[in-house]
Amino acid sequence: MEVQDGSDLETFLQWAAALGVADSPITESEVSTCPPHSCLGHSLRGLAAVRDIMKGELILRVPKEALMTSESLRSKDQKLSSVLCKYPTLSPTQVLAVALLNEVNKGKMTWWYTYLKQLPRSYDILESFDRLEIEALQMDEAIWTAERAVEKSKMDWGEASVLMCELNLKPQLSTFKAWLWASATISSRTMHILWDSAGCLCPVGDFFNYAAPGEVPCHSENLNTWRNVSPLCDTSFGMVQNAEKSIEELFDANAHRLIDAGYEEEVAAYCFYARRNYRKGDQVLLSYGTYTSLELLEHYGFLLHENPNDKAFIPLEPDMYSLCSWPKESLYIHQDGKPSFALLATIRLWVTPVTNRRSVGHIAYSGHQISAENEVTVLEWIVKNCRALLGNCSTSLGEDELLLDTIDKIQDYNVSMEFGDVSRACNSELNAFLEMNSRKLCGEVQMCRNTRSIHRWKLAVQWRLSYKRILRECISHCNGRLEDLFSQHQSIIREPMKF
Ligand SMILES: C[S@@+](CC[C@H](N)C(=O)[O-])C[C@H]1O[C@@H](n2cnc3c(N)ncnc32)[C@H](O)[C@@H]1O
Repeated sequence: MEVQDGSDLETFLQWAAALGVADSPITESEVSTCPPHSCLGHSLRGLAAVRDIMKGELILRVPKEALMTSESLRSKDQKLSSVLCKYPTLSPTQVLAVALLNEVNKGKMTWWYTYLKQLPRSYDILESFDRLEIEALQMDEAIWTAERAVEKSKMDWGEASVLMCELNLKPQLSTFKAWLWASATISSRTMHILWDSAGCLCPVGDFFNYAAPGEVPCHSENLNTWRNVSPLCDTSFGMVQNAEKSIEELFDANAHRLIDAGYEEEVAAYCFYARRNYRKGDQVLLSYGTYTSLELLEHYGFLLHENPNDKAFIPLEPDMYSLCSWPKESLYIHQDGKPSFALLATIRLWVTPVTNRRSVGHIAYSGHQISAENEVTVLEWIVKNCRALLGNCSTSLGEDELLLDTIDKIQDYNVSMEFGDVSRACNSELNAFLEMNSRKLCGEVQMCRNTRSIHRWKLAVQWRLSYKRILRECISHCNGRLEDLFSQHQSIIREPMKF
């Protein structure tokens, strides 16, 4: 969490407590008669458990009045509301971005000031990457994703500009930089609500960091907590069933649902539940959904040390996509280097002579090897393509590892040092970055910009390194399988790769 100083955070937590945000299942009437000094302390302090917490326990409740939505902002601002009515084609996210900037424009006069003040000043999601940072991703797939994100953001901003002008926003709040801030705030901090696809900003609820679903056995429902995802639970069903129950009974019922978080109509609050047991002192984490590392970077601007849901996509022949009915997104290599079921099946069918495909289609679709010879061709094709992808990069895995060490040193000691041990390929990248961030200028603002850019560059290098590691794992997995096939089927002659 990025907060300016401790007193800002304290003020913010008091503000949230007065609104009924609470980490204990107390009722609204209790809150209004005796507002606590902070909304945390019963179950959480910061993001840590202050006591042992059981899976399914309610850990935070944020009442509807404390949620920032386009609707809540419009309803309290006549001018915003009437200007927005003139632009019905803007997307829900554009509307929320404009409403957010309009609120910031009010400075201390906005009711949300305490909340807005503690939001991060800048973000590292892909749409805020500059050219060099994007190029550092190296893989076409990632570069394309980042370029598309930047373009989309520029287009959204362009479309909303007239409206921001009508709202008389301060010049600095009408810039693309300000738009990026609003857009990234929405991308990385909003939570899913049924009545607005842009989601809501949820004070204190947005303090929880992410843990990937996958390690902990969980119900599929709890994968869908954050923005742009389907609802966590069928609230209408819950309403009928729970019409006569007290708040405490409802919270108890939720203990069995293994749900991270969701808006609950019955109690008119966003409720957060522990998805596993926590010991006192543990950081309490939420699952925002299932994301590859590129998606984490795109929507949230961070990477996990290990992401069990990561995937690598290798370029396929155009006719492979039309060969099977599997969607393109299912043709990938798992984080552990194993090709996905659909990828293997597709290549098995593709390497089969066209005249035989119909007769062996059912074997491929069932996920089985068609023949030892076919399997050898498939595995060799995958190895060749992974190698080609690695070979096309301007730096190797080892060079990226070394570069990351160097970036760490730059971050630790600033920029005035020698980089004798990085390779020539890395050196040109290094020089381009240092030049771009004009290392001679070290005013406070410039330093801040440098730090941010170097952090993004590091994220890009970390991302490409983890991608290359998946490809390396895949090569070694396929080579292992090839060895097995050659030893089991002596009749298959080991030939140089056909591709
Ligand atoms: C909803 S906020 C979570 C709380 C956050 N620490 C904050 O700024 O208050 C989401 C942001 O937190 C950061 N974040 C969340 N989970 C993380 C993790 N596991 N590792 C590193 N950063 C994480 C990312 O910057 C992400 O965009």
